[in-house]
Formats: sequence, C-alpha cells, structure tokens
Amino acid sequence: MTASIQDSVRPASTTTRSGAPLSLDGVTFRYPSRRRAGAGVGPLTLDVPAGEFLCVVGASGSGKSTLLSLLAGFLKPQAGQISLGGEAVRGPHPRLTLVQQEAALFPWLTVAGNVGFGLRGLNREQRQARVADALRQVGLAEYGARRPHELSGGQRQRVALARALAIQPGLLLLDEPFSALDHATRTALADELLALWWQHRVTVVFVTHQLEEALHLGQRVVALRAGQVVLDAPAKSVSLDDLRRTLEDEGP
Ligand SMILES: Nc1ncnc2c1ncn2[C@@H]1O[C@H](COP(=O)(O)OP(=O)(O)OP(=O)(O)O)[C@@H](O)[C@H]1O
Repeated sequence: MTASIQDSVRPASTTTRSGAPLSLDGVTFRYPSRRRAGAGVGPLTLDVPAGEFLCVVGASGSGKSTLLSLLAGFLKPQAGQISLGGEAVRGPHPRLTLVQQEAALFPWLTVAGNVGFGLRGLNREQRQARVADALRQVGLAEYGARRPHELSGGQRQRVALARALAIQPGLLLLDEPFSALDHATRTALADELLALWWQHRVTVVFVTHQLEEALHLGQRVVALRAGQVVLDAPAKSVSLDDLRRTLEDEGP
C-alpha cells in the first residue's frame, strides 16, 4: 500500500531537489527533574539524506515532540550536534519550518498575509508572486483575501502548508499536522502533501502516532520508545504488525 500511494502521486518528472541533509550526532536532551534521570530523548544519531521523507512514530511520551523541538531549534541539546545542510542548528533556522496540529495562523491577517509573513528579503512583487504560487499549490488560489476564521480546518492546514512551502525550506517538520481533521480530509491532505513533496523534494520529518499513516507516507520510518530509536527501516520493508509489536515490547 505504501508503494501504491507513493506511486500514485509521483509526477512523470520531478523538479530539482531542494531539501537539505539533516544529521543528528549523539543528540541528548533531558528535561530538568528532581528525580535521578529526567525524561527526554537520546543519545540519538540519525542521518536523513536530502529530500528524504522520514516518519517518526512512537507512543505518547516517547519523545516525538521533544525531537521535533530540538530539530526546530526551540530546544538546545545538552550533548551532541544537529546540522542541516552541513551547518549547525543552534536556534530557529531560516531554512526550516514547522507545521503543527493546529495551524498557528495570525487571525488578524488575511490568508495571503499569513502565507507571506515569513518572507524576508523579497520586494513586494516577488512576495506577492511567491504567496500566489504557494496558495495555488495547495489549491487555495482564490482564498488569499479571506481571514483564517472563514476557513475550514483542512483549509487552515493547507494555509499552514503554503506558508511553510513559501519560504522554500530545506527541511519541513510536521507534527501530527492532520490529526485534528476528519478521515476523508486527512487522507486527501496526506496525498496532497506527498504530491508537493515529489515536486519540491524538501527533506521532511513527519511525526505521527498513526502507524498506518507513517507507513503510507514515509520512505523511511523511525520508531521511538522512551526517547530511544528502537526501529529505523525503509517503510516498504516494515509491516504494520512489526511496527505495532516493536512499540508494544517492554521498553527500558
Ligand atoms: N516541559 C517538560 N518538562 C518535563 N518533562 C517533559 C516536558 N515535556 C515533555 N516531557 C516529558 O518528556 C517525555 C517525552 O515527551 P514528548 O512530548 O516529547 O513525547 P511525545 O512522544 O511527543 O508524546 P505525545 O504523543 O503525547 O505528544 C515524556 O516523558 C514527557 O512527560
């Protein structure tokens, strides 16, 4: 099934890869705790090649959001290094962007204003062209003048995706981006995301607790348990049962 979804959205030819390689080397983060060892992640060592679509799964509390916060530069590792395109990530980085479960749109800005918000160093015409292009790619070309409250949940997530794509990121981080949506919208948006990924070949780290979703979307799946990688494999080589069993095994 993974192959069929990946294959069904693959265009005849793909555009140039724009993703950056991501590398984690011994990355460790522990939340402060009065107890002996605080919760957290690591040490994690992972190489994500440029343009790969990586899905990260794990039970609640396994460290998925902590990992994304580290990748996004919101948390600083206490040990180890994260690099993107060969440059150390030491804080929020202009070549990476995060899309979360609830699209964090500015309610006082129009859709176009939201999508253009992060665009710096462009003149007005260039910004307008970039915004129009991003909105067209997510099927919202006619919605630029609306406000976020005039959109459905799925449309708001599309705007968040357009905003992320507009900055032409090297790394796109997605934290359960479709989990608040109904099944049909979720499936449609997942397919659209794959089509966009084939087009842009941005490096993607997609966090989900839905194992089926991870196997459908990802080229590669990483499973976390208690902040450690317990499985790292091509999605095509992993069955849903394997993945369930890996996550259910008694952890440390
Ligand atoms: N601010 C914090 N202070 C202390 N401990 C925290 C904090 N945030 C998370 N943790 C702990 O760190 C561990 C990893 O949490 P994290 O939120 O990364 O897990 P998750 O896999 O994203 O979970 P979920 O699927 O429920 O969002 C958990 O044990 C959690 O209780």
